[in-house]
Amino acid sequence: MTWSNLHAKVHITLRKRQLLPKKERLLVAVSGGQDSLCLLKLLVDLQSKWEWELAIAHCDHGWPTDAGMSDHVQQIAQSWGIPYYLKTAHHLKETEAAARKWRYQALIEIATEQGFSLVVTAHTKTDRAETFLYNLIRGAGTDGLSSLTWVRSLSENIWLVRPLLEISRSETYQFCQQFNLSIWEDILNQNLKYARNRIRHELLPYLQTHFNPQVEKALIQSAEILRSEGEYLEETAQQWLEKSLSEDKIAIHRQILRGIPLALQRRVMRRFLTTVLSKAPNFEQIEALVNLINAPNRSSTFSLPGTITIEVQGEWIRVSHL
Ligand SMILES: Nc1ncnc2c1ncn2[C@@H]1O[C@H](COP(=O)(O)OP(=O)(O)OP(=O)(O)O)[C@@H](O)[C@H]1O
Repeated sequence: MTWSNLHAKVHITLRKRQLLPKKERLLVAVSGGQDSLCLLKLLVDLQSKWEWELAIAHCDHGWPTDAGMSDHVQQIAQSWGIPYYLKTAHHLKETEAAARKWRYQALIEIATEQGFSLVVTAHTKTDRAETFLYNLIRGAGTDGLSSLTWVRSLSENIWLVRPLLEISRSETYQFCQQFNLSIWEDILNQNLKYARNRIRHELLPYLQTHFNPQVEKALIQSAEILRSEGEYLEETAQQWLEKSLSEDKIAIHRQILRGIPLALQRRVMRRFLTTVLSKAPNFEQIEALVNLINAPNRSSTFSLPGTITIEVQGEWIRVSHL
């Protein structure tokens, strides 16, 4: 086997960050594009050192534009002797958001059915910069901007691991050329109807040319700073939430939160609302709750989806279900 710089780089990252433990069973998410083929080849080549058991998961959106893609990945799996698991969508809406949501669900299903606790994707450093811009435009806070971390949970006992976050897309392309990997050219990646593609093909090159040739590096640096600050704020917010929460966990004490900075008030309220709504609240809902911290007694009430009402009762902000 030829050992390249990328093999060494990824091997060191895996060792330093302990991302994929020895002898683990890994479900590799392979779309057939340059990034995931590069990831697959790297893991196959490093397998003897780490003694992993590898399998491939592929998600077929069932769109006409995807025709042939799953067969291509299956052929690679066959010729490399790797187990292959496929999920195919039926009547999936042709939008980025629908595809993304369905894909993660499909990956969780394959992992659950086949007993994998680690799913590995080929997100790169370039994806990280693109995600930063994408989320910035959509009004994300610190957490959204610092997303695409090395590991995140997909479900209670399934983890998503991204070992290529220090590798750029041009490096994965060169690697595929060097090892003659047959990349599936996804025509959807060229379609400028999708915001992600406009960021990749238009916005980032524009920023590189007109603002900062190192813009990718700069965005990743910001994401990294925000990630560590976000972690600190989240931990602190959790402590304030625990201090201010009633025993039955449906009310929060206003006085305790009055003296803390707005950044923390927002995070405490976001955490509180997440448990009440069983999903992430939006910015307006969080702000409405923050405003109740200083509202006069009994002056304020507001309703949330699912017949939930939140009102001020003396020093408490209380949730009630109608
Ligand atoms: N059709 C697919 N089948 C299996 N795995 C896929 C498929 N599409 C993407 N992946 C995996 O997900 C990784 C990220 O791909 P992509 O950036 O297109 O997905 P995304 O879901 O939009 O990512 P993000 O989580 O950043 O929004 C790929 O490198 C690959 O590992």
